[in-house]
Amino acid sequence: MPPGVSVVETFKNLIRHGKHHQQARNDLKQTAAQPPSQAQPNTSDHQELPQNQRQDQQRHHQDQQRQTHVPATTAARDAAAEIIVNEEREAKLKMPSYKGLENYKLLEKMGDGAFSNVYKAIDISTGQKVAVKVVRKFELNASQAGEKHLNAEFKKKPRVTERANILKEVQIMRGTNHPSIVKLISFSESQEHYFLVLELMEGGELFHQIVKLTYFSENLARHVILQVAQGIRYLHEERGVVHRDIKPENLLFERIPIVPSKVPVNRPYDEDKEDEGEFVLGVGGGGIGRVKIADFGLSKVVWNEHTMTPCGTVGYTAPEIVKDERYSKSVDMWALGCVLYTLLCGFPPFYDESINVLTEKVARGHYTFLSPWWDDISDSAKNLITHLLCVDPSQRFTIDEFLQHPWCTALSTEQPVSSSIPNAGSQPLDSPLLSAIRGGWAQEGRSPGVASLKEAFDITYAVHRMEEEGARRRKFRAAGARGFLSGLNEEEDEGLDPSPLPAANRQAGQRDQGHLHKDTGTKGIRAQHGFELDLDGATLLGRRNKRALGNKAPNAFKPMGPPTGPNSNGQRLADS
Ligand SMILES: Nc1ncnc2c1ncn2[C@@H]1O[C@H](COP(=O)(O)OP(=O)(O)OP(=O)(O)O)[C@@H](O)[C@H]1O
Repeated sequence: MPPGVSVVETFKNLIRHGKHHQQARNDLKQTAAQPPSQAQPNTSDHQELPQNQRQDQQRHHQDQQRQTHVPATTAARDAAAEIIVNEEREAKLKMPSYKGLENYKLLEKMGDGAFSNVYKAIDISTGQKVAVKVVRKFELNASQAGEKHLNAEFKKKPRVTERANILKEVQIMRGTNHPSIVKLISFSESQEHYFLVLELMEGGELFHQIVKLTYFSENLARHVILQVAQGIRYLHEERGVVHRDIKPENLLFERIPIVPSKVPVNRPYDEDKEDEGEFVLGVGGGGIGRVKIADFGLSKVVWNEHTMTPCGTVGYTAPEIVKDERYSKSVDMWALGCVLYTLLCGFPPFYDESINVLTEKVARGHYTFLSPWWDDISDSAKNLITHLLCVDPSQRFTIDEFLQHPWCTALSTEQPVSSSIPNAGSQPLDSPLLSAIRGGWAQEGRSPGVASLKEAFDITYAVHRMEEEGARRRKFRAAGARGFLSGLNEEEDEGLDPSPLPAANRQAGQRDQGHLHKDTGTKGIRAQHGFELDLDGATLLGRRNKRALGNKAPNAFKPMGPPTGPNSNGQRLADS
């Protein structure tokens, strides 16, 4: 890390790029409504522009739109919003065609990343509905594209690390077979694309259902989290895989009908919660049936299922290696705690608009069961969460301990609705965070609130992974133990794994860097954005403390006291 570039700066950059990415996604959605001649000029084997150029074009188009359509009144704004929604709907129906994917009819776009699009599709030969993830193999080489002689014909370069990541994702998915894991039906490639044909999850992301329902009853939260936990248990104990990105965006569900509740679950301070309907044990509720884990882009194999040994350590089973396997798994357990917390109250355990404060809270494990939103949630659920969101990974529950906890083994029951809620008046209470998150629901994925929540997860997870995995990696290097991450994870062994970055940042191009330590080229992310994620020599926390003591500490940085244990809820979200 160049001198003078603080970790706090690093994370400011991270969130900035996260926001750019979100903006790019929004741009994509908005300008997808353009006529095909504008939005999808011909390239070689499909009808897409390279990502960089497409986004430029989209931003340009959006700027033009902003200049020409400035709605003066609320009615005009509503009308404009309706037009955009209609255009989006129409654009969803205009499907591209891909060479190599002739056996599938694309029906609708379901999601996208920086390098991929996911479509609902139908297998023409069998009639089976599937999801197809189309990943671009090449990206426009931006530095060359600017050169005049290349103006007409863009030079493309293969994304080598991305290829390794996709193949790893495919290999891991191929080896899994569990009702809580999205199935990979087939994998193929053309000259320009990889095609992952996946089991279709019609409900989409659990994330949107949380925002829609505000929060889940304990019965529904249990229904969801137990399925996720069973999937994690299978990955950890039967496949030797850690997922490393368990978050509501990567949990997909099958939709079931909502049967209106006889006694709707409602907490007085959340009067606008939508009725999640009757909960049926073994079936579900809130429109959510089966829940499955998706997106293995960050996953790692930590032990070899055939030899039953940790990966890359043939004949070498030092205690720290065995411990490391447990610690790797504990990252998923911490994430499980974040998801469970969010399901029960509708906001994440760690959040702050200031990246400095958020980073600090995550690293120190400072969260709280914020009143009044947590007042009606059972002590058993809170107890379980404290065993997941504890800073010391060796104290954190394993997946089996999680599944044996009384809250998990309890049969679903009617939740009592408390009538003595402190602060509960006729007006619903909204913390600034809740307002931000819930305020934009009407606009669905385009609301800044939704983006904030997604970012909060991404940043929180990135901080956590860096903190725990970075420290362990250094310890192994110091001990001379090589190859823990060999085999499928070989490309990550030499340098800091780029994957601790939030998904948004990875999508922004950082997957291509591969070895951040080694990358000294001018096209590297460091050169572009002025930071690197070299954490050698200190944990995030240690580094921040050093800076806080030195005169380079940013003004906004307020060092907190030392962590006092898993439940050191020294600061409430609302207090910061
Ligand atoms: N099997 C599926 N069924 C339904 N929707 C899906 C499926 N797989 C993915 N999606 C949708 O597409 C989105 C992107 O999928 P996925 O996360 O696998 O792609 P990605 O490019 O790896 O994304 P990211 O880079 O954000 O991790 C999901 O969040 C979801 O909305």
